[in-house]
Amino acid sequence: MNWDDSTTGPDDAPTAPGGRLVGSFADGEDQAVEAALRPKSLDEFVGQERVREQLDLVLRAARARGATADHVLLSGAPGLGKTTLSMIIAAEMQAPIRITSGPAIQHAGDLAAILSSLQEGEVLFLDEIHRMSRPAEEMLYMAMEDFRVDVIVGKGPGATAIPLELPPFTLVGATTRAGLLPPPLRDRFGFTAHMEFYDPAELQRVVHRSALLLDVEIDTDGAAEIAGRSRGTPRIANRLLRRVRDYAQVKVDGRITREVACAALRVYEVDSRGLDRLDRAVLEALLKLFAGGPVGLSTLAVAVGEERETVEEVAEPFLVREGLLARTPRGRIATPAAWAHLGLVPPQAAGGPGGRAGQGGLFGP
Ligand SMILES: Nc1ncnc2c1ncn2[C@@H]1O[C@H](COP(=O)(O)OP(=O)(O)OP(=O)(O)O)[C@@H](O)[C@H]1O
Ligand SMILES: [Mg+2]
Repeated sequence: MNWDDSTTGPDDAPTAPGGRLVGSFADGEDQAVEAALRPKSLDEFVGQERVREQLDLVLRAARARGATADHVLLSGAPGLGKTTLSMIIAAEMQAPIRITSGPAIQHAGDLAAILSSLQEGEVLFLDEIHRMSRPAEEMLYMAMEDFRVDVIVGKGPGATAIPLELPPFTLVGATTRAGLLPPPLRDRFGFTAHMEFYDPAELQRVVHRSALLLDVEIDTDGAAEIAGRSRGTPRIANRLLRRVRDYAQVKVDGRITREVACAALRVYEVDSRGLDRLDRAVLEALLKLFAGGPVGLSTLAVAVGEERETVEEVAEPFLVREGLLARTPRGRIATPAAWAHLGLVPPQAAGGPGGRAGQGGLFGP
């Protein structure tokens, strides 16, 4: 492939930062299909063995006691299954679920209204719990611990607190930033599940499962290829599957094999490790223009024609996680794996900056 083309594509290319094919946040299309693809029970939920086993015990024990399950905190990166798991918790407890989110609760009164309308045993799912306002958070402490809230009536010196008993309920909180939760809130959860990125074998099962639900024919190698490019994230696996399905329907007979998956993902510029155009542009600049670094973030951002924040928050986290780039006090540096991935030879080895090594099969066969 022509390397220069890969860094100067049109801004509306499918991998532009706004609607990145390998972005982990849900876009509009994801939201529409995710409901259909969500596992409905713990048995159907792929991977996360430890979390599943622990949660199974918590829920079984509560059921055996005829009690409401303890509050559960789910933490983990976007797209790993927190919302899915909250719905499974409700289903396993045969309880209704109420869904809201931290940013939706502006005032303590909003939370009081929700809490006071809960039924006994109901699951209250509070997404992005780290983004709740302080007063609401304090009300939640009491509600979680004592199943009680103080509703403030009136203003100024005449204001009075009227205690309100709540039925027992299960709070399921979800956060992508567990570190941002105040310890008093974290401590009030009876069980905390930390969700890890999925390994390729697990993602392959996710792909097969989704293909079945979407009525797409796919073989083992095709599923493995998509899984390997999904950055450890089921949401991305499902999204890549849909794009590969489009390709398979238009270009071949609809059946997804490894060859079809590779050809499709080449079109979408998602390479064999799941890097997209932006990720590779950052790596390429680092290797070719700065001989692998160290180079400052601002300089690197100018070199790829992106904002500092885009490079730092959109591209770098995955590159760091993959061991391709390191952030050091002196600047960004590329690891040997980065040179290998782009099929380039480090200057010392090549006797000059960024020599080209043999064939780098970046997008697979
Ligand atoms: N363990 C799993 N097995 C099968 N599919 C999964 C699994 N985890 C997640 N998914 C699928 O991935 C998609 C995203 O999952 P979900 O919405 O639960 O993620 P999330 O952690 O809530 O993300 P966010 O932080 O953005 O809210 C869903 O379509 C779901 O079906
Ligand atoms: Mg969610």
